Amino acid sequence: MRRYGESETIFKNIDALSPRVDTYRPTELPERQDELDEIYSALRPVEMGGTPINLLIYGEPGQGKTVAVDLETTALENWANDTDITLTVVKVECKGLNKSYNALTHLIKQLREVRLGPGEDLPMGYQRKQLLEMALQEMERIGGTIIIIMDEIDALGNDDYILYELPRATMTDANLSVIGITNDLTYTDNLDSDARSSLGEDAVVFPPYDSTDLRSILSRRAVTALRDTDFSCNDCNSPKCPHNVEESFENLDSGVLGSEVIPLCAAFAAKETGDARRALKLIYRATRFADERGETTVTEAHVREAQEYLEMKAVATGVQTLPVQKIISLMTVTYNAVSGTEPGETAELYDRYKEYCDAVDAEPRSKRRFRDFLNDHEGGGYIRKKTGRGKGKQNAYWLDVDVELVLQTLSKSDERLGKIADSLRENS
Ligand SMILES: Nc1ncnc2c1ncn2[C@@H]1O[C@H](COP(=O)(O)OP(=O)(O)OP(=O)(O)O)[C@@H](O)[C@H]1O
Repeated sequence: MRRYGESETIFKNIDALSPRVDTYRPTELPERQDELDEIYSALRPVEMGGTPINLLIYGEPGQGKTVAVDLETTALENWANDTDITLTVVKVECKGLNKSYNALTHLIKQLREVRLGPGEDLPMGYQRKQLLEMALQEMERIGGTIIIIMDEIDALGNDDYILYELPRATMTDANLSVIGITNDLTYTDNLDSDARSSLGEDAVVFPPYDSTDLRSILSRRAVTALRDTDFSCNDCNSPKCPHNVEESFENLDSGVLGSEVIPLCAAFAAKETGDARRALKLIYRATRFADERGETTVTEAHVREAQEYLEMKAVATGVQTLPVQKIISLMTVTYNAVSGTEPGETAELYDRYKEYCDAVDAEPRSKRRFRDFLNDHEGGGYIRKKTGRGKGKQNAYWLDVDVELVLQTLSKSDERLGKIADSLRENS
């Protein structure tokens, strides 16, 4: 029988392999030195008593954008704490906020909490312009230099009011700079041109990690996380090695990780967009599988098992608990995956949605509501979206999980929906 505290473990600091930014924050990002230097250059005016430069940061998911901004702003805050500079950094997570209005209410709440401590409510019942004025007043009260980090700004869609107004706001007692982060590379193309030029005063692009980058990232994290794992010099075996050992996969020496584990995790993650989060999820799950079974080495088999497990878990747990309307909307995107016609545009998907609703006697919801369903699926990680911006351009969606897994799970849903899933399966 298992008991807490009695098992042997291969971990010395399990959190160092966690993909969550709030569980573990790396202290260095050598693969992002150029991008860190660019962020530093935009923040540097603070050192001289000036206003930091507004910054737009973009790159695919899992490229270290959030952690890079966090590292640089924290370094600046530490320096400001040791000097006479008043510096405040506030972060607004735009995901789920959808509109400038909501982003402003969250910003005001946070600014008030800087002055008054935690527990402030979101302001309610004001117009957008009033909210902007309230936010600026709060900043004047705080004073000094204020940096507002707005993560995932693409979640605001076409409503760029806050991105237009904030970067150009002038105040008497405060210097303001906005850092916008997005993983939609086309986002700025359709921003109002004034918003684009004031927010993107400087722009930093995070190109996708390649598999060598991912191998180094995983190697460094493994050295911190696992026992009997370190970088060692290939040129000499001296414990007092005079060489400056590069922290690369080639120099990794681990009694815990099979030699194929890191390359395989990196290869799975590099296949799409070189997503470091995905690579970390894989190695974290694979090492936990080995450790929980009392095994002392992690192998390729654990990684393959982790890959299947993560996909299955994401799909099965999520899809099984979806309400009928959302299952039907997911089926429309699944159809395109089965028929090899991805991505599907909103209008085409909506027509199919109405057909499916008809087939299962469900009342079709409005196109707008249908779009909300698709956006929720994107939030849940089942599908991906390319936002169509500009006149007449539609959003396009495609499945982001294994189609066979979706079909298997959908087959087990309600009988009539299951029949549709089965017929899709026959055609896959
Ligand atoms: N160079 C790196 N070294 C070590 N860990 C890294 C590196 N780059 C990213 N990570 C890790 O990968 C995960 C994802 O990073 P982060 O959240 O910063 O990516 P992002 O580009 O902001 O992604 P998204 O756009 O999806 O929010 C985090 O756990 C982070 O610590």
